[in-house]
Amino acid sequence: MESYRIALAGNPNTGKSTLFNLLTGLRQHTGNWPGKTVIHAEGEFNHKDTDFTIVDLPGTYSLYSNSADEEVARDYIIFDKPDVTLVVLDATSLERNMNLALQVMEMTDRVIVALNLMDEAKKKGIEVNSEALSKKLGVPVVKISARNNTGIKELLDTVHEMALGNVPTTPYRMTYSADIEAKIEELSPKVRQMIGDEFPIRWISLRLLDGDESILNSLNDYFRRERKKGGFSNVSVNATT
Ligand SMILES: Nc1nc2c(ncn2[C@@H]2O[C@H](COP(=O)(O)OP(=O)(O)OP(=O)(O)O)[C@@H](O)[C@H]2O)c(=O)[nH]1
Ligand SMILES: [Mg+2]
Repeated sequence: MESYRIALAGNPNTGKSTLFNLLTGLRQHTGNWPGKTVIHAEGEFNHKDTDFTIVDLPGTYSLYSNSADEEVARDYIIFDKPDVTLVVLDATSLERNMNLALQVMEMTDRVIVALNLMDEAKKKGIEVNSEALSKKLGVPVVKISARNNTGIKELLDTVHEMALGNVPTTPYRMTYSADIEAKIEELSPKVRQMIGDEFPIRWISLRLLDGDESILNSLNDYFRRERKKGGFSNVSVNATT
């Protein structure tokens, strides 16, 4: 059987690679993402007799198109559609970290939030009500310390259940100002008509409204690849670059 695919996303320095190393040990390989000078790290692990492939995405503060790192992380979530995206947050600076979590939740509903560095948070007297946070965000939230190997079993149990499709989520979706919402509503059907329903239409519409041309390029690359494979007939999106 093919293994389930997990992506690790998060701000820089939140412990993604520490978690990645803990889970995969020596079962990992690194290289570059195709066409980019961004490190690609992928590894394997097994939990409950189930195989998982996990990708350690570059740490980013957002998933717009400010850097090759952001493009890589964004494109993996949108086009490779991992079974679960694990957003690793630094529990000692949740407010700053939340921005990325909210962005990922606009792109996919298969999200689990891992609150990492809980040991450090405890030392600093920071308490986090993960149940309340989970309710608010509409996705599972699990407290961990990757460095101390705590909370990892519960995290993997949750990953496993979500990969099997047993964890329904209702990711918190940002509401924008009335005029932006009206524009999204106007644009979304057109975007859907062009690229189909398998992508996060609302999120892509927002990016287009923001003038993000890099997402157009990535869509074109995707459809070009699919055409070569014989999957699509003739979809193309016009990028001006
Ligand atoms: N106290 C504590 N430190 C941790 C924990 N997890 C990771 N760290 C430390 O945090 C630092 C950053 O960890 P990394 O795993 O490199 O973080 P990263 O998210 O991969 O960073 P980028 O690759 O830059 O995005 C390292 O010094 C880790 O040892 C934890 O649970 N508790
Ligand atoms: Mg790292």
